[in-house]
Amino acid sequence: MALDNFYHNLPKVELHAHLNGSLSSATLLQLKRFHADSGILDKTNAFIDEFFVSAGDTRSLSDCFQVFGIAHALTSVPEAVGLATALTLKEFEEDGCCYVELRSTPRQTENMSRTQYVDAIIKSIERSISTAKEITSLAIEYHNSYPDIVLGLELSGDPTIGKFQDFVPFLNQARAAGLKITLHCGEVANEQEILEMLDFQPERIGHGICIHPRLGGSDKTWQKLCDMKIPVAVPADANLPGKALSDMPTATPPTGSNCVLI
Ligand SMILES: CNc1ncnc2c1ncn2[C@@H]1O[C@H](COP(=O)(O)O)[C@@H](O)[C@H]1O
Repeated sequence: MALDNFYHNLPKVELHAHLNGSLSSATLLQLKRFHADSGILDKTNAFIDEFFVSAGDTRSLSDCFQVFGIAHALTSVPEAVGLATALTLKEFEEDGCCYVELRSTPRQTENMSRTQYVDAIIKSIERSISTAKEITSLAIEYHNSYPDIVLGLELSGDPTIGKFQDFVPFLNQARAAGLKITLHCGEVANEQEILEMLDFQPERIGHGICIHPRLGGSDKTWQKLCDMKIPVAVPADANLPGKALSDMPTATPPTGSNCVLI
């Protein structure tokens, strides 16, 4: 177990990763969900288990090549290629890879040209940062023109994608221009990110569920929140992991100093 942690925490470089050969079962399932939601026909049913080649597997190299068809069927439109790229790079990062050489064969399909394929990968890598830059400029521009209407900037979105630190320069820029900052924080359990967000000292936190040790947080995250007295706004439909909203008053007891809004 200690050795597992050691290898996990060791900074690593990945020098030969094919995008379609690196899709995890979680990514394949997300791609299937994307196909279902978009109404795109997906013929890979029941074949996902075949994709994984592990120790003791007797399949030959040519058998293995056939199973790439499963991955390719799930990355046949630009949106799916972009999603596969984002999820795969996130997993490499979570595994402690600090440098990845991701390669992929620009593939043409009925619904995608080779240029669109390459574009989808590039945009997926660039997306969150260039969007954040554009939104920050808009918020500052409108705050300057309408200071009583545009009051602040909030960081939200899929809490399992991206890194808080990547957005800090934009949030600092907005703060320097006079905007208040609210952060979706602790929507999912992630101690390191919660501590980084608290260190940023946002004017308010949204969600804040997984800060308490009984709901996926730790004593450290909870104590820091209480010490810093940052107000927390918990939406009534917050996705409490396996909990009902009625558990909240006992799960996050008022400390006498923190302001909790539901
Ligand atoms: C087992 N070792 C290997 N030897 C040779 N080629 C391999 C490979 N593993 C993967 N590929 C190549 O990568 C493609 C899938 O990813 P991309 O569509 O490019 O992202 C496969 O179709 C094959 O051409």
